[in-house]
Amino acid sequence: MGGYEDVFSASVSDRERFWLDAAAALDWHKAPARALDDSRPPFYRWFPDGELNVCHNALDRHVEAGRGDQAALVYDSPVTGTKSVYSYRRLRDEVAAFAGALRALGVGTGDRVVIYMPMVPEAAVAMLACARLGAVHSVVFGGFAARELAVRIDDAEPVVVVSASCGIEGSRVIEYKPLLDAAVGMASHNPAKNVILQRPQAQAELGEHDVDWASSCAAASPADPVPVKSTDPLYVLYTSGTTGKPKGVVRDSGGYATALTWSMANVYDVGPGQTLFTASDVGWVVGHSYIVYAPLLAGATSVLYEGKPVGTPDAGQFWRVASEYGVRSMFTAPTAFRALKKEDPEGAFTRGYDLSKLKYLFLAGERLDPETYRWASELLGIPVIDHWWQTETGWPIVANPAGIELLPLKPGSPTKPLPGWDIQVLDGDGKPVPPGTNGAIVAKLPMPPGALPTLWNDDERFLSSYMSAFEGYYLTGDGGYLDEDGYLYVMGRTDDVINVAGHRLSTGGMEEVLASHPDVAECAVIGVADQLKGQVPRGFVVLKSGVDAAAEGYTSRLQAELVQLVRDQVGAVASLKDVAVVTALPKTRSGKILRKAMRNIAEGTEEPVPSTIEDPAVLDALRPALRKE
Ligand SMILES: CCC(=O)SCCNC(=O)CCNC(=O)[C@H](O)C(C)(C)COP(=O)(O)OP(=O)(O)OC[C@H]1O[C@@H](n2cnc3c(N)ncnc32)[C@H](O)[C@@H]1OP(=O)(O)O
Repeated sequence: MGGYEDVFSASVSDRERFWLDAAAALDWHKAPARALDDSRPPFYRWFPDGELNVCHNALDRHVEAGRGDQAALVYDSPVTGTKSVYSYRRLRDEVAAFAGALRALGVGTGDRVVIYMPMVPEAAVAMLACARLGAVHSVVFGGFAARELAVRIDDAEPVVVVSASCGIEGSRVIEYKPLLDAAVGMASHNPAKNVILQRPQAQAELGEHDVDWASSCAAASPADPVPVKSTDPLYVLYTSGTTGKPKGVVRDSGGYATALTWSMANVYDVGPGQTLFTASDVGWVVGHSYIVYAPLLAGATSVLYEGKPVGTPDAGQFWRVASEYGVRSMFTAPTAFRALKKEDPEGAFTRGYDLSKLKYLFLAGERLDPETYRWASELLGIPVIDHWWQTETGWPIVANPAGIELLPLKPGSPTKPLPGWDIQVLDGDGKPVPPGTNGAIVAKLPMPPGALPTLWNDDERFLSSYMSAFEGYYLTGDGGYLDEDGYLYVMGRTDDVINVAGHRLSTGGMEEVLASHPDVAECAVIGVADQLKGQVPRGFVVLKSGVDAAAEGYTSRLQAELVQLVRDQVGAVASLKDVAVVTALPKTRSGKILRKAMRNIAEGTEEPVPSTIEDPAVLDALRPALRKE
């Protein structure tokens, strides 16, 4: 194999061959003869005649190859004081047992299972058990509130929901069962059963629709892997769009397994028997891909960490984990490193830990600011690799391909497009812009294996959200530029999606919640730069006429109610802490709220106000509130 340029050229000159070769790393029940079905653009399908089982490839294949005793998953939980190693054999057996339990509850191929779990190994077991049966899992991040879970239950229509009695957030025990019960109460769809993992920190009371995880596994006969079509869905993962209704990103089976396996060797440089530590959450795509599926498909060891970078109990936990398990590559979000930098600016907590096996730090999920990049590089003395991808793509789009060759690093850039990705920057008319010029970042179709084939039950929204802005291109929703050397710089979203501590959130969704308050006439939520979380939301509300805003204590009471409403309905991760009561919102003559102009003022980067503004005086009046003067 040559360097990056050679590998990239091979992926362009003979795409079929390139991806069929990559697919050959997997066990296929029926090997694919074709790579790409492009007969119905933009609905592309990978390995259309192939059949496989992803769980078999992640577990049984390695046991059969003689690596049953090797560590597959290491669970490390400083918040519960628990550590546990799952060998490939143990993990396969536990997955087979839980798959049997799901089957006994009526889950079959193609059925959906919603998984609402904290960071425990059983979350990965549940995902892999679904894959074993050919069922489609939909993991919902534990930090989302009941209403968000209900929306996802209604869209995915699961046969079963798998949950736990509680999660642990620092020193707080968060009971999940009341949230699940509330969500099921709100949803129109009724799952037949809930399987509940009882954790010692809080026991859940089980009702007539609830089944205990341990007893259902004990009673089940193990299930074997069921071959499915490569194009069959492995999972649906909801992600925030510009409205309150999340988008159900569909992930196929064979294309995803192929892309992940390729990325482990060529991007993350982790092979069989080596260890990847991804500090994220199974509720996000980073967790799906690089805590669960990719390391296991590669026969590597994955660390599943239940804790935070700081405070559980200290800023040394990442280094402890890296040294204890001989981690080769570590992957987390920049916000985690900003938290470390704030807590331990001198990196004193690294002392005493043997980090000699740690070769790379990978960061993604939000923009990596050059300051954090420099701090991490100097602290660790290893390549710090910023890379860029999305829930929709499933694996990196732009990265420094450490497993092929390390390209020169440029702070602020995630480096170059990976094989399979034709990344371009277009102006509003769909024309490529010159190097150094900002525009919409798009991927020329077809995208490589692993990228979303559509949205769950919503081909129309797939087309309107991603495929209609520029025909023949996938609209990433991110803006930025390419430099003269072909390095990409991602500057931020071009829509109303914000990124708070690596959590992708919809300002539209928060606006819907604020607008539901009886005193609110209209509102806007904008994302504003934040030193720790990257961005935080700020809300601005206009009251209905007749509301006595001058009444004593009214404003602070309303603000507290609105903050709590978003916390209750979206979740604590929304981190909306700041709501201002204002007299009017700036709008265009056609009535569109000028959120970008508001954000510019709040961030102190004054730019010309659009000439379409209806009344510039409204924006002027808002300035003190935006600048918090
Ligand atoms: C490339 C494709 C992608 O982008 S996939 C997405 C990748 N993103 C990530 O991996 C997320 C990275 N971020 C993190 O892991 C966390 O933000 C880190 C850095 C660990 C900091 O955590 P924390 O201190 O809790 O701050 P936060 O902003 O995440 O949380 C805000 C409030 O929400 C809460 N929360 C968080 N997670 C949960 C959960 N699972 N269950 C219940 N609550 C949760 C936090 O406790 C916090 O609450 P509070 O406001 O302090 O009361």
